[in-house]
Amino acid sequence: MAATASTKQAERNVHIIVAAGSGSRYGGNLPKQFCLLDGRPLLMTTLERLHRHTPDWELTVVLSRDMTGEWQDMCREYGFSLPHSIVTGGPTRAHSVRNAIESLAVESCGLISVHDAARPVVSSSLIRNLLDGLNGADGVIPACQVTDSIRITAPDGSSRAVDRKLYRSVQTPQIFPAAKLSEAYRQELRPEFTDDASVMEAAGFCNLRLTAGDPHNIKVTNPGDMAVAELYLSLSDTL
Ligand SMILES: Nc1ccn([C@@H]2O[C@H](COP(=O)(O)OP(=O)(O)OP(=O)(O)O)[C@@H](O)[C@H]2O)c(=O)n1
Ligand SMILES: C[C@](O)(CO)[C@H](O)COP(=O)(O)O
Repeated sequence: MAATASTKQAERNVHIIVAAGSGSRYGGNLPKQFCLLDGRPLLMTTLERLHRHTPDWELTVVLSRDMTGEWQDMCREYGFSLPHSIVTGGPTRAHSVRNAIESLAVESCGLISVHDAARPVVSSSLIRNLLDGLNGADGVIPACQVTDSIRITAPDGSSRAVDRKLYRSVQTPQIFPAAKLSEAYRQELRPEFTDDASVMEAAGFCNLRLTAGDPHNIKVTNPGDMAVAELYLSLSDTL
């Protein structure tokens, strides 16, 4: 039967969690998203927190081919049973996101959020503020004011101060209408696409809203960041 207004299925919303990186800055034998955070692989905390904040959203996890079997073993070992789909990643973060989008039946999706596995301290207030902020825009992204002084550098080694009030540091999750994100990811991917908002902009989807980011929503990147994430998680019920 053809779908009519009354029989049309509700749109799905999907979190894409990119977890196919190698964690070269973090170091060690195991990519950081599988290292222990509060006694369990970090990725489990990221997935559980997204699910707790948006229980009706689907979870699509992007993993490197090498780590897929190990992740499934970890899920069994830790009794991790939260339903999620697995997609194989690509050579860069953007390729990993594209693989995930291509695995979805995008025409049945309303919103897609893209989140770094390496940001386990994602909070419900951040997600709520993002969803409230979208409001018909091409996307909504969390952004923090910069607290260090900022300098622009040149290849000859010189540098000059810039006005830090003009700059924001950008986090994930970033949330977009599924059809627009899918269209944006059909373009040729370039090295300067460090996040999904940059891919959208390059495709002409420039009506991107900024919502206040959360300084606790750190990306575990360097050794020592795991301990900071544990501390922030221990405070997170009061954040
Ligand atoms: N080819 C890639 C590269 C990165 N990521 C994911 O994108 C997120 C942000 O990337 P980053 O923190 O830079 O992770 P890595 O690329 O693993 O770290 P590094 O740059 O230090 O190697 C991470 O959750 C990472 O797993 C991915 O899914 N596929
Ligand atoms: C997507 C991101 O976390 C936004 O700040 C960031 O661009 C990822 O950069 P990375 O070099 O892949 O860690």
